This record gives sequence, C-alpha cells and structure tokens, in this order.
Amino acid sequence: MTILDKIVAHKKIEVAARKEIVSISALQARPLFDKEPVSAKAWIGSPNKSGIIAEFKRQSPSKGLINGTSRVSDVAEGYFKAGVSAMSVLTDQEFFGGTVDDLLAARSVSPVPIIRKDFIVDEYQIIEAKSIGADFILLIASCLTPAESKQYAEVARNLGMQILLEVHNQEELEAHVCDQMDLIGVNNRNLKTFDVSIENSKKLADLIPNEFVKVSESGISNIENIKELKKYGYKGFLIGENFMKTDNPSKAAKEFISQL
Ligand SMILES: O=P(O)(O)OC[C@@H](O)[C@@H](O)c1c[nH]c2ccccc12
Repeated sequence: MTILDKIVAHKKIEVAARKEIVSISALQARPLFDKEPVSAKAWIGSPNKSGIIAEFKRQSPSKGLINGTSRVSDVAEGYFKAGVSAMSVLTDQEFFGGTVDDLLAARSVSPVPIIRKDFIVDEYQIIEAKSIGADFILLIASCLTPAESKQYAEVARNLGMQILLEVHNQEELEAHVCDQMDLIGVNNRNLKTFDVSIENSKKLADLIPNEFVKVSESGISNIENIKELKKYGYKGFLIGENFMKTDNPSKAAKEFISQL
C-alpha cells in the first residue's frame, strides 16, 4: 500500500464521519457559501502578477514537521502583502496537520484566490470548500478515475469555483484533461515515491493544451527554477516548503518575489 492509498483510504472514512456531523444543507447555510469566488486563472495567468502560489503547510508525509509555530493568519496576510498570485491551504489534518479552520483564517485576512488543498474523493468536500470561502479546488488525477475528476470538476464549476487538476505523468494528463478543468498542475513530486524533479514539469509542458493555465508544483526553491519553467510556458509556481521551513514564511516569500 502506497502512502497515497493510505491517505485516500483514511480520507474516505473521515469524510463519511464528517457528513454525519454537518449536513450538506448546513454547509450551504454558512455565510461564506454565497461569496463570489475570485478567478484563479485571472490572478495566476496575469502577466503583471508574480504567479507564485504560496502554500501554508505545517507538515507532510515526506518531510515530517516543517513549521510548528507560524500562525496561518499572519502568514496569509504576509503572503498577500508580498504579492503572491494565490494561496494554497492544506486542510488535511491526519497527514499534513491542516484544518478547514486554517482556510477560514486565511480567508478572513487575504483577498487572493485561495485553493483548498486536500485529497478530494467526495462531492461533499467540494461543497465544504465553497462553505469556507475557497476560490478553487485541487483534483489529484492519481486519486481519481477520469470520470470522477470530470464529475467533481463539474460540481466545483456549478458552484463558481475553478479547478486545478494535478497530474504527475503523461498517462494521467491524457486521461484526465477535459474542458471542465481550468489550470493544469504538474507535480514535480511523485506522491508514490516522494522523488522530486522539476524536469517533470519540463517534460510534460508541451502536452498541456494552451487553453489551460500551466502550474508547476513542488520542489521549487530558487529564482533559476522559475526562469527555467517560464520558458516552458508555466505561469503558476506552487511553493510550500521553501517558505514554510523558515521561521518567517511571508518574509521569505517577499524576498523571493522581489527577485523575480
Ligand atoms: O513544499 P513544496 O515542495 O514546495 O510543494 C508544495 C506543493 O506542491 C505540495 O505541497 C503538493 C503538491 N500536490 C500536493 C497534493 C497534496 C498535498 C500536497 C501537495
């Protein structure tokens, strides 16, 4: 059993339990449910914005504890002031130490598009994402069948949210790309082996149709990486650890963005 299998198995149990506690109609009654989402495509694809999607991530299965002290509201406000194009908030508790309250806290201080970063295996999580003020959601191809990713993207779209489809290889890309997606993210980290290489983004770049905003995810640690990836048409750059491993993630993001 790979770590990804473990995460998905745990997630299904967790979602089933959560549904019993908070009904879909209760989610729909939350005040943020009616908030108009901000367009991630517009913010990330804009030539006069940084393209940096800065992540709040306390821990991960591959790295263990990354940051146990920073407050999400401080980081979210700082990322916004630093000029990020979007923010990613991990809401998985078991493996990444995040919560839906982290996203709520980020939302309350930041106007940038916020992605709910989680392992979506049920429509309930998409409605929940809307209810906490998320603007776009992550769908991970390796956790879903092509029919599921398309269906979940449709659900998100009907709620006005955009979709970042995450792929790791050509097979996933070809099987899951469809009109319902908005941004395509190539994960440089293999979720099965944890190997990281930005070569993966370069390899898949030409296979991504131009109507999607291209995002490179994971293992980005310097400006050279960004310059290189831009040549391949990437507009979005998802950075977690490089900022979160410092004791002041938003200061690190600010310094990084000022060099772009
Ligand atoms: O910390 P990094 O190497 O900069 O990576 C950020 C982000 O890409 C990574 O956290 C991530 C990419 N896809 C995911 C799916 C689930 C959880 C986490 C992720």
